[in-house]
Amino acid sequence: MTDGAVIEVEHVGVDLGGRTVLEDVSLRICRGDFYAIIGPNGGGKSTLLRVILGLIHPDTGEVRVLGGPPDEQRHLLGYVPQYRTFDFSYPLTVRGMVLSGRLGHIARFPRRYGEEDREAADGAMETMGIADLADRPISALSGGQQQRAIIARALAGNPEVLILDEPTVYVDSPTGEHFMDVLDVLRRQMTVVFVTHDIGVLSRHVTKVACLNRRIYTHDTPEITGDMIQGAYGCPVDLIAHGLPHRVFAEHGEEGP
Ligand SMILES: Nc1ncnc2c1ncn2[C@@H]1O[C@H](COP(=O)(O)OP(=O)(O)OP(=O)(O)O)[C@@H](O)[C@H]1O
Repeated sequence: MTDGAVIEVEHVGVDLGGRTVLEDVSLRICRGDFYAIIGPNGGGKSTLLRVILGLIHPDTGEVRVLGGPPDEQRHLLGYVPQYRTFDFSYPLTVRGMVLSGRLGHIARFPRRYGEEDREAADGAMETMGIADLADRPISALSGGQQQRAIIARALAGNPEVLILDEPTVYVDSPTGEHFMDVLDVLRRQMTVVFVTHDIGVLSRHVTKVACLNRRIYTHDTPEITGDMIQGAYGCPVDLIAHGLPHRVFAEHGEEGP
């Protein structure tokens, strides 16, 4: 493993249904990074996450997670899928949902939760500020609380890297901003990677940004430059800083500082 790298993606290509979804994608995520991958809908963001998780094997290129093959290292990754993939009408309490994040750590059958699992779930609910909701049905929570429960479920596995797919897509704007502050706290304890199609939710604390639309555009910096946007979106995009006035966004077509 290259020094400090937790995720290394090298020249990855993926074809799905006869279409090239990822082409020559290379990415290096280091320990402690708060890494945002942005890009338009259908640009391949979820596919790239699935490659990193070892759920899709690339047609070309190589991926290493903490120095090993992704499918052998998946237990070190906490994955927060898109909100829409969860069925919140399922009769489950918040504690039950968060505990299910421990299932990958229980090798014995039948799978039974032990003291360590319960402690990890309690700690994760505490971190996400939902400990007082532990016995409530997940269907009774607000959208923002449900989103926190999904993240607590991933945290219950004590991951080294937390990977989130569109974490703010179903929360309203103020909740979304607060939500990025929550991620900012988490990233002091672990590497955080998230994908979004919404440039407006980017936290000023993000350490690196990449733009993905089949190909990836990155300068390994937190700045989004005009050529990254041009490459990923293929058209001029309003780069005004969406409530982040101190972030320097280059003019379209110009390099960042
Ligand atoms: N299993 C599959 N078979 C065929 N095509 C697929 C498959 N999975 C994804 N695709 C296609 O690959 C492209 C990239 O999809 P992906 O979900 O990775 O994009 P995305 O950037 O995450 O988009 P969104 O923000 O809409 O979730 C899309 O055109 C999608 O239709």
